[in-house]
Amino acid sequence: MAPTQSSSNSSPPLHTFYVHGRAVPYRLFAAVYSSALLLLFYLQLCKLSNLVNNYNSANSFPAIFLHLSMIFSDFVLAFLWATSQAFRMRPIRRQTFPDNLVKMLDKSGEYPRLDVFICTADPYKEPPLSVVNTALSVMAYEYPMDKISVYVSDDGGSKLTLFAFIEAARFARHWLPFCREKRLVERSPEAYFSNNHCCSSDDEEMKTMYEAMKRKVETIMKRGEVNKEYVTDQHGLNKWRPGFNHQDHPTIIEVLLDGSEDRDIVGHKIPNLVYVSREKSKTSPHHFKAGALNVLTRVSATMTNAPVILNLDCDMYSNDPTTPLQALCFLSEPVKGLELAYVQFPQHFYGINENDTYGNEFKRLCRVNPMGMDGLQGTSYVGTGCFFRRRALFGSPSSQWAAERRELDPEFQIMLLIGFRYGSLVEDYYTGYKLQCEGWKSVFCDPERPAFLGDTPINLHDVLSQSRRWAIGLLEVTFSKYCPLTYGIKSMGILMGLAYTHYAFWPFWSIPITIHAFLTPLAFINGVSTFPKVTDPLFYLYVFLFIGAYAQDLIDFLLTNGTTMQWWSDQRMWLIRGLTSHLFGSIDFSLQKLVLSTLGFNVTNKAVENEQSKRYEQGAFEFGFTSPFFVPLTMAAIVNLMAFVVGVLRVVFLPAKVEEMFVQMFVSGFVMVNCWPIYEGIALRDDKGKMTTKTTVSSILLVGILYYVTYITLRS
Ligand SMILES: O=c1ccn([C@@H]2O[C@H](COP(=O)(O)OP(=O)(O)O[C@H]3O[C@H](CO)[C@@H](O)[C@H](O)[C@H]3O)[C@@H](O)[C@H]2O)c(=O)[nH]1
Ligand SMILES: [Mn+2]
Repeated sequence: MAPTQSSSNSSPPLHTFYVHGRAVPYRLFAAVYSSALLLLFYLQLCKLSNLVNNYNSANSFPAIFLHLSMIFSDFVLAFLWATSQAFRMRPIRRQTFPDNLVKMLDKSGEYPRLDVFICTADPYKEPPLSVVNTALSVMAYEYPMDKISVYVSDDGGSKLTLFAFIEAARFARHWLPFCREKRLVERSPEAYFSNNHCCSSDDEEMKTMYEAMKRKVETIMKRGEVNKEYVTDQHGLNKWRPGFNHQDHPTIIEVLLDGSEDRDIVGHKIPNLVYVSREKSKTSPHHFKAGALNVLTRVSATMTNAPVILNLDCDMYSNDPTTPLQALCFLSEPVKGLELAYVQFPQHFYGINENDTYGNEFKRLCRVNPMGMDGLQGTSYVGTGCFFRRRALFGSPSSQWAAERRELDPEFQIMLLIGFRYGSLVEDYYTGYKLQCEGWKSVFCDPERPAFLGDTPINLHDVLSQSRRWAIGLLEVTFSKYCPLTYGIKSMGILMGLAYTHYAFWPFWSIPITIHAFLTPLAFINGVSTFPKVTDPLFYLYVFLFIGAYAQDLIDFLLTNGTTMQWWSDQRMWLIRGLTSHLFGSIDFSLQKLVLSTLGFNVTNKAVENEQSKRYEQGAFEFGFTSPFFVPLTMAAIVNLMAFVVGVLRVVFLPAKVEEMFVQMFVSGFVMVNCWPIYEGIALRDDKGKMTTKTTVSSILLVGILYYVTYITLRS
């Protein structure tokens, strides 16, 4: 399709977009698939009424219950499929023209100020050296130095982090001119030096300097304490008095580089660098990352008050120095851009193994779906790599009052519930959602070269804990008065509402997945088959629905530079999450509601053990310690193996008809192929990452109990 120019006036365009060619076939397919779903429910209901009308000992209550479970599971799948269609109706792709922007800005001389917020929360899970690298990479942006300010929020309240930043401030005076003179593309020193750019003597010299800083920081990390001689009155290291801990301490704000006075080693201007550790007290909630971001919003308003804010997780370093210009192609658009709240760049991760064992790339979440939302009212906010218009944090696009005055008043922010929204552990999703409900638009900017690269957990337990936290956060929104299914559709229209609904109901995947991993195979073992026979018309419908959904998912994946093996891992992780994170997250959420407690934000671990990362490189699953997540996985592997074996035995030894067994044996076989790493982990591996005996034994016992329960209920 021909690109659509979005700037209508005569000045050269700053950006364009085109609608993906796949939109039309996707819409047609959606129509066919919906008809098939309607037919499915019609046939299912006929079957149900048949069962009820012929209620007798063979068609007793358990059979009806099983059939109802099947219908319910199909309903959840159909619902999630229907909501996901919002992403497929109008996917678009954008392009920016930063050169045109530079010409425009050079003429006017008005580069807007940029405040960068970087959040960190725990020096041991988030090594300060990596936070420092993130900060250095953005301080070195290809942008007027005096317009950039970097604010670091330390929720860990750690002297070690402040110390690392004091060192970073010193190093920045050398690093920034070095990047500029050499026109580097990689401006995180760690990334630059680990990619072996070492040939010239300048490189050598800079590397030595970087290594020295690194050693110094790592030494104090190992000691867990800053050496006495470093604790001078300068830079606030002496503010850590006895009794100071990360849950209870006064505010610390340290200006480590002051752009109005400080200069780099060649006398050039340098960005502001500010360390902030907000006040904490055990008695008042601090609202995790959203709280931290709101503190930075207020602190920066009093210091620099830039109209554009970039926020970054501590591990998301810049991989392209021209990123602010790309974002400004949208944000500085003279006429149309005003209701634009944010420009979201996708999350890209480094260090993912060849087949992406744990589906860490989140291709659907990070790349495919955002293109779809971008073609509607704009993509959701994902917490990092996002350029905000500051104004958007202070009310709807149509509200008139001057944000600059009143934003200084913290009470005012709380009163209007504005800024980064509280009340969900996925503050990013919730904030973007609320902004879009107010009428704000957003843009998804996905340049060829990833703008940011971040860290991702490479240990199965960490991966699942992270999505369990997301599941809880999403349910907090689903079961609030702002549920996207009602409030969202009302505020944004059907398609945007459905897109947000799809995420809100993400944990609901666990329902069909759990039913098919446990209930149907256990019923089958006990002689009750819930799936249609091969001769039943329902069978052909299931085949179409299954292949249709899987094939379209695969196509989306391949069209976004994925490989078939990566897609396979991704669908496996979808099953695994269904049985673990979503299930546990839903239980946690329900308990939280019942006992009125609140759940914490368990920060994702970014420090990795060597041996573990070797196993990850080789693509082996990490089961090596006792985690409750591994129990349902192992149980599903055992139950489906049992069902499959029982099916084979029946076909061989009993006059059982294959056509009656086929679907269940296929489903169990499919689960087993997905469970291969689990069988390996139980029986075939000998390294530290294998399944623990405790997990295996408790899973076997629990399967025994489950079998006994279903035996009693189904055979009676
Ligand atoms: O009390 C807290 C907890 C976390 N963080 C910071 O929040 C960021 C994200 O935390 P992380 O543990 O890395 O969570 P992830 O699940 O990996 O992060 C994803 O999910 C989060 C919640 O949806 C989003 O905020 C993130 O941007 C998104 O990358 C990190 O920089 C943390 O330092 C804080 O500042 N204060
Ligand atoms: Mn993270």
